[in-house]
Amino acid sequence: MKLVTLGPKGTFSHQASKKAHKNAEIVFADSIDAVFFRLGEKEIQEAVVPIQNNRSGFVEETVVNLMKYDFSIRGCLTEKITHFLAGKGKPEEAKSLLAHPHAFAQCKETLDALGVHCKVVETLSNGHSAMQLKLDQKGETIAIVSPLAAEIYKLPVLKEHIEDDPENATTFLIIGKEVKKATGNDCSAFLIFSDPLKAVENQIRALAKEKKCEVLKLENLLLQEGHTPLYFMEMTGHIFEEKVQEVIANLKQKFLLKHLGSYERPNHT
Ligand SMILES: O=C(O)C(=O)C[C@]1(C(=O)O)C=C[C@@H](O)C=C1
Repeated sequence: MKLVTLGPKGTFSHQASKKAHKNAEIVFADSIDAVFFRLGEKEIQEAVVPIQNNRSGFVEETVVNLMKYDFSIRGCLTEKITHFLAGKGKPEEAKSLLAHPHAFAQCKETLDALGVHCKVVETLSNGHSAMQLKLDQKGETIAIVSPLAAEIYKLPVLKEHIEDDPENATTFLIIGKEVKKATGNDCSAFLIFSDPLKAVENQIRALAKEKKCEVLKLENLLLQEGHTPLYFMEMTGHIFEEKVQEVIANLKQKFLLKHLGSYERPNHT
């Protein structure tokens, strides 16, 4: 089986992919957009993408692509995320910092305390940050990298565990082309297009409860300008179950929604 994820080698997505499918052949794409695009290829069966970090929030690129494509979420896994600061010399004397925007948001306070106030150069992934640091000849650049990337690219580590929150964790989605079979302990995910309003949330919860479904997650997403405001919802039950179909029918009378997949309920919910 062939799986596509965010590359190059050494990203957290790479790490999560190895956990998701021990024996899969992993291929790498340069961006999350490219991961979704490549999942359209016949010989690739699944993709692994980050969806949400407990500190830096939803990964917008993933949500926008879930909206755009008709793929199906087949599972999810949550990984503890720890970041390393790599490079040569003193962190406070560096001229630039290579960082993925989510990684930067997760380490901001620690970097501040370390005296790192230089220019931030945004990269497409932690793997890209590691690779670009490897090419730096002058030794004036530092980078936030994953422990796996530090090992693969043999980078000098200036400081380990620079994430602000020791409980830092990211949830990754396993995405495929067809709806997964029911296991008997499933949940279903949806995007519900609506303004973020308490009344809307109460309405969604009430419609689910009416059919004995439990809302596991209901979070509004503030995407960049130009996008309709929306909710990410996770609810107990599989799309093939009648009660779920009934909730969907009732929700559809009030909202525009998109079913994203039905999969085994994660342990933490
Ligand atoms: O850059 C990586 O290593 C990724 O897999 C991406 C990503 C993300 O987009 O959230 C994954 C986990 C961490 O939260 C930081 C970065």
